[in-house]
Amino acid sequence: MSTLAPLPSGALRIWLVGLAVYFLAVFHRSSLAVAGLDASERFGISASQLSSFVMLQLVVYAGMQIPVGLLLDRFGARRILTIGTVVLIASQSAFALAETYPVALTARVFVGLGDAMTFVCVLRLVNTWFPPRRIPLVTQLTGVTGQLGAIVAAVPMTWSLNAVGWTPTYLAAAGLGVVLLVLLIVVVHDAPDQRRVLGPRMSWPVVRSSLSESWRHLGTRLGFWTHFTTQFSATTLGLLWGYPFLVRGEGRTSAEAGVLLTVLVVAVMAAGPLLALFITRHPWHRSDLVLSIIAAIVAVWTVVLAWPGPAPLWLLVVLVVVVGVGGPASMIGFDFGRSFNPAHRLGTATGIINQGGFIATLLVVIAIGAVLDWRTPGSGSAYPPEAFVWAMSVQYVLWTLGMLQIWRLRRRTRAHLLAEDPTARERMRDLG
Ligand SMILES: N[C@@H](Cc1c[nH]cn1)C(=O)NCC(=O)O
Repeated sequence: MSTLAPLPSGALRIWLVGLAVYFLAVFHRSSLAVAGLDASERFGISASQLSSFVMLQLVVYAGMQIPVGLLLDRFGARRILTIGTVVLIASQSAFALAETYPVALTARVFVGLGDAMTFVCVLRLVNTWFPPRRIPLVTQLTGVTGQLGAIVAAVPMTWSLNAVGWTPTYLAAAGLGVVLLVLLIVVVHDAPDQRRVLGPRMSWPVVRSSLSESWRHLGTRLGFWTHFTTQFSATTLGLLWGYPFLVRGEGRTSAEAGVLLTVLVVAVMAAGPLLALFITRHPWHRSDLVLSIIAAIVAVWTVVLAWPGPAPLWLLVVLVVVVGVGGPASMIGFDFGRSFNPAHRLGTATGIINQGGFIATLLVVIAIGAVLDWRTPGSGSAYPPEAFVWAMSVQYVLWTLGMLQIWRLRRRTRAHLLAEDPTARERMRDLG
């Protein structure tokens, strides 16, 4: 059995600062979830204008992943994380002071931009500062802590909005970033022996070759499709459609829907470390685990959607737990990227992979809305339960596409590894 390599001095400190910045980014990302009514009143906007805040933020986040990955490979995590934090502070302050819908919408675009710069940088710090055997666990703990940012946003934001109102609440949230910015500048170094690590200068040929080389790696594509297929069901429920589906589609009370969505988050957090343990011990079987988790998600959704009438509570609990496991399963995508890409291109690869789940979520969120409108008589939002069966079924299209791609790419990856080294399977097990 191999022993764990010691951590370079400062690794834990640097990770904790990066983690705090990512936590804050998710806090900002989710801070509107409990402020919907206040936002509607302040800007005089409708429900669909309100949801465009979420959509736009997602579009910017997903769209920025590749540019941010390229910038990360060029300028290093320390610089990009610092710029991301400054953008978050400035945009949340602008959001705090905004009095019209267009100004608020522009501010949220920049919140999405700052947010897009944090996660991939923290993963780069993890990959640089931690020995390979610890990376899966630290990566999962990073993802799980981010999810905590979403929950933690709810209580203080609700209290503060009621107690002191919109502008002081959002200004205080922006102020938290200033403390982290100072810590970031003082503590974070790109690598154990270097404060800053710079990659090759950016030019079109360099960018083109970095992107095409990254995409050519089977591990990047396997990572992209893993991220794409595993996380969208949980994110779609958590972000927008979980509550209406459980209340209108399954006839649950608001309180029951709230508890079920909390169980989903608990499942996300509990599963992360367990999945990390498995993939550290059995790296060859990472794709088996991914495919099994997707198959379980598809199976439980099928039982729920086929159930005559509303599904019983126990079945909905099983649904949110299994769907929740898909969140941390998406992090295995980054592990594929790390295993098969050289360090100097890891930022680009991570950016490509991280787009997957967010593109899938956007497609599903939009498609569910469209199908609900199509299957609902009249023009209101009194969606009947049958409309939800149709709407939630759009997920099968993405699951099928994703599973086929993962199946195909993992066969090619395994064949490639075994052709390079017939003992690859045993060697990986020993590394684990
Ligand atoms: N897959 C998510 C994170 C996650 C971890 N556990 C459950 N979800 C992800 O890709 N996050 C990126 C981000 O910026 O939050």
